Amino acid sequence: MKLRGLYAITDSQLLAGKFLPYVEAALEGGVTLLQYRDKSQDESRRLREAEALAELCARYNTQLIINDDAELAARLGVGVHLGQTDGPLTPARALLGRNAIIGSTCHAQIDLAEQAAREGASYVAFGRFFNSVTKPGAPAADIALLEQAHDRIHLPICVIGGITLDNAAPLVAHGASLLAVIHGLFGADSTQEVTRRARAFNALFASA
Ligand SMILES: Cc1ncc(COP(=O)(O)OP(=O)(O)O)c(N)n1
Ligand SMILES: Cc1nc(C(=O)O)sc1CCOP(=O)(O)O
Ligand SMILES: [Mg+2]
Repeated sequence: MKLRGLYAITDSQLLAGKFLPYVEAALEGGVTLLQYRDKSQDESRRLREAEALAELCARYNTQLIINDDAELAARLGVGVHLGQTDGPLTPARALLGRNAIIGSTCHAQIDLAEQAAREGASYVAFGRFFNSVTKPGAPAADIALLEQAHDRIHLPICVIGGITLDNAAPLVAHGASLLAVIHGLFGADSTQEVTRRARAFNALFASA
């Protein structure tokens, strides 16, 4: 499967009261990867929501990724995204199998991406590229990093952090394969606008 296009990430606060309609609206516009990101400790809600997303993704032929939680990903037979403090990649790969999509947060550090590649990551994520409403304190990355990454990392490159339709094009032009977006997609005031934004993010790849 080609990992290229829009990587939509859910946010439990932003999507409160409109979780499934907004996610479905994004899928309608085209989503390559959908990440379930819920930072709460409410295990039963997390399982319920992740199961609902797995069903929705199956209908739209979209790959589901669970943030932080390799055990939940294994339970659903889907992929996982792991940050630097979310546990090692090698056991996650052993747990999920060779075909699972496993992503790794690499901040602005190429050496972390090289290590992730050696340990079996499917893609590496760099960020944050712009000011992020969702995660303002994430370490900053800049576009020059993408050129180095392109030369040294032979995996799809995901970019994240404050990405919107107004600032995404240069990231794609500099080699980003996946645009990971929360607020720039789901911070819309209607489902129609979410679908329009998803389509517009995808169009950036068609013209690159
Ligand atoms: C695609 C993608 N990239 C980066 C992150 C951030 O992961 P992490 O550093 O573990 O932070 P949290 O998202 O867990 O707060 C991500 N989730 N997805
Ligand atoms: C979850 C996350 N990780 C980041 C990183 O840089 O690793 S930035 C970020 C937030 C992404 O949300 P938004 O698109 O609303 O800025
Ligand atoms: Mg994490």
